[in-house]
Amino acid sequence: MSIEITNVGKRFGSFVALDDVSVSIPSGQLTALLGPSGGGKSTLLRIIAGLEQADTGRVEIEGVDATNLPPQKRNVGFVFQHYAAFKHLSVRRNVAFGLEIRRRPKAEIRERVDELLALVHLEQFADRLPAQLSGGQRQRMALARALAVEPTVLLLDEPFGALDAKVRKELRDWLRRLHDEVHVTTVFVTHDQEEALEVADEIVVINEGRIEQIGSPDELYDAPANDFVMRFLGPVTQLGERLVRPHDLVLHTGDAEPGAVTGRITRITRIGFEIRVEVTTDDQVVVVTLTRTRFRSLDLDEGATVRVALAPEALAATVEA
Ligand SMILES: Nc1ncnc2c1ncn2[C@@H]1O[C@H](COP(=O)(O)OP(=O)(O)OP(=O)(O)O)[C@@H](O)[C@H]1O
Repeated sequence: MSIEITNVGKRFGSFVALDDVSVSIPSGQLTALLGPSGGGKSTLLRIIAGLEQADTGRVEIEGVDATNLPPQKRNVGFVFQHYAAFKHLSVRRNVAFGLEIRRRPKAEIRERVDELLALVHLEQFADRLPAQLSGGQRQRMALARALAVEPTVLLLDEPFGALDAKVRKELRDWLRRLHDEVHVTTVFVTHDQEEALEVADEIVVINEGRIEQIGSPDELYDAPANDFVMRFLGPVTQLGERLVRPHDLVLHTGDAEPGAVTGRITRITRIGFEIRVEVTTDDQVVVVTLTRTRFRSLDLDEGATVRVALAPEALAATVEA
């Protein structure tokens, strides 16, 4: 394990930001800290970085007790949402900064910086000033700068949070590919479940200062530990006493099998490639999503009586409502 967090607690006044948090972050992986705003993700990341001191508990990085080490002794690199570059220095000098203050030989610095600029695809921007870069390019520069000193751990706090949706998506793919090349242990904070599901090897779901679940994207999605995780990771609807995913429900007009409920279609909405069907039963409104092809083959209109059942393979992906 690369980072061991054991029984970490943190209060701000009487407010409990982290409540007895323990988590092991594996080496060489991309781990997402995912959760709603105010849940404690950034506080945990800052405690790993040494920018914030835990009130209780222990932080170990690569086998070394880092609990009381200052940030510069932890060998971590970080990137924040609003990255503070040196405005008067070129992209090249910004990336070189950490190496220059470590007084590394000039030739070595040049070689390393060229390598890093290639890695983040900014070779042709080496001599520009940060203000002459786009937001996405600036965040890539920030990553190159953080990687320059070969950190044991790379910490990213909503690194793409301030960018528009399209650039965000591009950078997310790029981060995944970059990580596959460099394999540095990376922890990144996000409140965007899609980002975490797409990019991370492992996700730590944090809410109200506590860990709700730790697992791979598939584990979290296919077997959520509780209704919080289930709701946070994607759309849900209620069928009888269980919370289920709308796309895990099956609609048909045949005989009612055990476990199926009967209702009337009260609304049909097309959302992109999906059809969203609301079925009103005696005591619930159940939402079912299905593909357009499947929907057409059923030939249904509002008012029709249908059965709704859970696809048998989706049982683990439900929780008690
Ligand atoms: N220095 C501080 N002083 C007082 N309260 C703080 C401080 N830092 C954080 N908090 C509080 O601790 C809680 C957790 O904050 P934190 O930034 O860790 O949450 P988060 O999950 O990262 O959310 P966000 O995505 O909004 O940053 C919040 O309620 C926040 O207001």
